[in-house]
Amino acid sequence: MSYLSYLTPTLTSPWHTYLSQVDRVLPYLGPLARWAETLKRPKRALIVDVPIEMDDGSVAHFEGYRVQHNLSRGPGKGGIRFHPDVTLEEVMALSAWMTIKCAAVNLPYGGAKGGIRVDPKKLSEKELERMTRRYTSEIGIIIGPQRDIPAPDVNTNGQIMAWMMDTYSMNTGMTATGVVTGKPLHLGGSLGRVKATGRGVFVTGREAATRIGLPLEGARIAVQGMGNVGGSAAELFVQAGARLVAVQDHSATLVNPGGFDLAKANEVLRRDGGIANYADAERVDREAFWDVECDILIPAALEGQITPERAQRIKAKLVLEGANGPTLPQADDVLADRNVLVVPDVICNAGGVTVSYFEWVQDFSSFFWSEDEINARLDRIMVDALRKIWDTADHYKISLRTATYAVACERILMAREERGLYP
Ligand SMILES: NC(=O)C1=CN([C@@H]2O[C@H](COP(=O)(O)OP(=O)(O)OC[C@H]3O[C@@H](n4cnc5c(N)ncnc54)[C@H](O)[C@@H]3O)[C@@H](O)[C@H]2O)C=CC1
Ligand SMILES: O=C(O)CCC(=O)C(=O)O
Repeated sequence: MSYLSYLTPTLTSPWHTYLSQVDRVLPYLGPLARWAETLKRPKRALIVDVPIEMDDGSVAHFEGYRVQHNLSRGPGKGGIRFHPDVTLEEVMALSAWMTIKCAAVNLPYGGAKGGIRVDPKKLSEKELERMTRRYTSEIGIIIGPQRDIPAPDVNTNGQIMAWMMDTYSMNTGMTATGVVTGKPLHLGGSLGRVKATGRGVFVTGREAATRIGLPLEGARIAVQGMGNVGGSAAELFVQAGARLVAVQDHSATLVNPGGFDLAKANEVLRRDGGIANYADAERVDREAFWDVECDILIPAALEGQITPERAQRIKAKLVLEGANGPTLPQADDVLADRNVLVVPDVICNAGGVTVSYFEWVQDFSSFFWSEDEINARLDRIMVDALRKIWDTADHYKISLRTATYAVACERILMAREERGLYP
């Protein structure tokens, strides 16, 4: 495996995980495999310095990134993450997974991602706004409604998107609602976007469960990360009759085989920003999360969580990757050997970007759809995409992950070939 000179990825790093996933699909790409190198390097990576005045008058510098991995099929698309562990290498992997994901659901986008290395919980609201605005100005040279469209990811939300949209609009002298998605409703946001990623996890999970004969009624689910993605997915599974038996977030790991009361859990999450003070569950050691008796496991937090060792202990029959890159390649093999079905991130969590696409289309047409219409379209796109991926997996006898890459990479590399090598 060849690495770019500016990176030194380890075997467990997200970029290494992504490269391994690409290598696994190459035998199924036929002559298109000759373009594979284009998938193994980002088209463009911008590192920006984000200096801001703190509330006490001092100046702090933060490191920000925007990476456009591939633009063969359309403008870049992908979220913005604010987290103390963000690195260029992580953002590269996240942007590459966006390329695969957008193509897997056939959206007319390439892949991009951005982030700032910061703990936003340590900033005041005003500091957060100043940082977001300065970052937007710095990456403003490569983003735009037809160039690259950011959206929320870990620790970013509608308010951050509103500041980004406003800053970009001020800098360009026009109201550019289409420059970001995941905006508040009265700024050109879309109904259904907040819960769309979790809804996509639910829809793909429902389809996969049906295929393996696992009834959702009474199914025990364990969720890591009760934020935008994990929280919405848990809600839909509970509505479908499943029982939430374990939750892990940054603050605690809680288990209740009888099932969590979701309304009470959400109240604690809203109040504290973490699950730790939810009373009606046993607090266990963080590592014990991977031993919990459950039928469906939903990692919906960060990358690299399912290691080969943890994969040996997982009790679930079905793993739904709400997070990006939660499973290491060797852990994929362990799960496959143990007959645990994994619905991979690049299709499982594609509901968010799909409704982002709806938002972008609605912004351009200035005509907004009903929530029922959005949810129905989302359901259809996810079901159709998963069906094609499943057929591909059956045809080649490969995992759903490699099958998703096969479907997506064919589309990406066909576009690459048709556009030609020279601009
Ligand atoms: N927001 C979106 O639309 C999409 C998000 N994703 C992915 O889903 C994952 C979660 O994103 P969001 O829900 O948006 O973020 P969020 O910021 O809303 O929630 C993150 C959750 O992860 C938990 N968490 C953080 N560190 C943890 C740790 N060390 N152990 C256990 N839990 C931890 C937090 O407590 C929180 O509950 C990320 O991998 C993200 O890239 C994927 C597709 C779209
Ligand atoms: O909604 C979007 O545009 C991107 C969401 C995202 O960052 C992701 O799917 O990982």
